[in-house]
Amino acid sequence: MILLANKVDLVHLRQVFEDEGKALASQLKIQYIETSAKDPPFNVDEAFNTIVRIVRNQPREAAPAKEKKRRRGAGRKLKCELM
Ligand SMILES: Nc1nc2c(ncn2[C@@H]2O[C@H](COP(=O)(O)OP(=O)(O)OP(=O)(O)O)[C@@H](O)[C@H]2O)c(=O)[nH]1
Repeated sequence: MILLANKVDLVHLRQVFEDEGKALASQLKIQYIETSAKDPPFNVDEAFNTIVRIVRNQPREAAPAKEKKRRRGAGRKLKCELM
């Protein structure tokens, strides 16, 4: 998870200061990124790269025990059918 503040080019409409965003992100132990999707974009690539990095660093979910059992069972069944 990241905290992403978009539309930072709209400076006059800003309602949350950068320090407030950073403080919340720090409290949540997540990264904070400010972006603007308006041309020229600001930090958009960096935001996507960060998200991809976070997803790729997620530990793989262990297969549920039931699923493992079924797969092992399926293998044995196949062996029996061949005989
Ligand atoms: N100035 C500016 N406009 C943006 C930015 N990102 C999106 N917009 C504009 O905001 C409008 C809504 O954008 P959407 O991508 O549809 O976002 P949404 O979540 O559906 O709507 P919002 O509640 O406005 O964010 C569009 O007109 C976009 O062009 C930005 O970083 N800066």
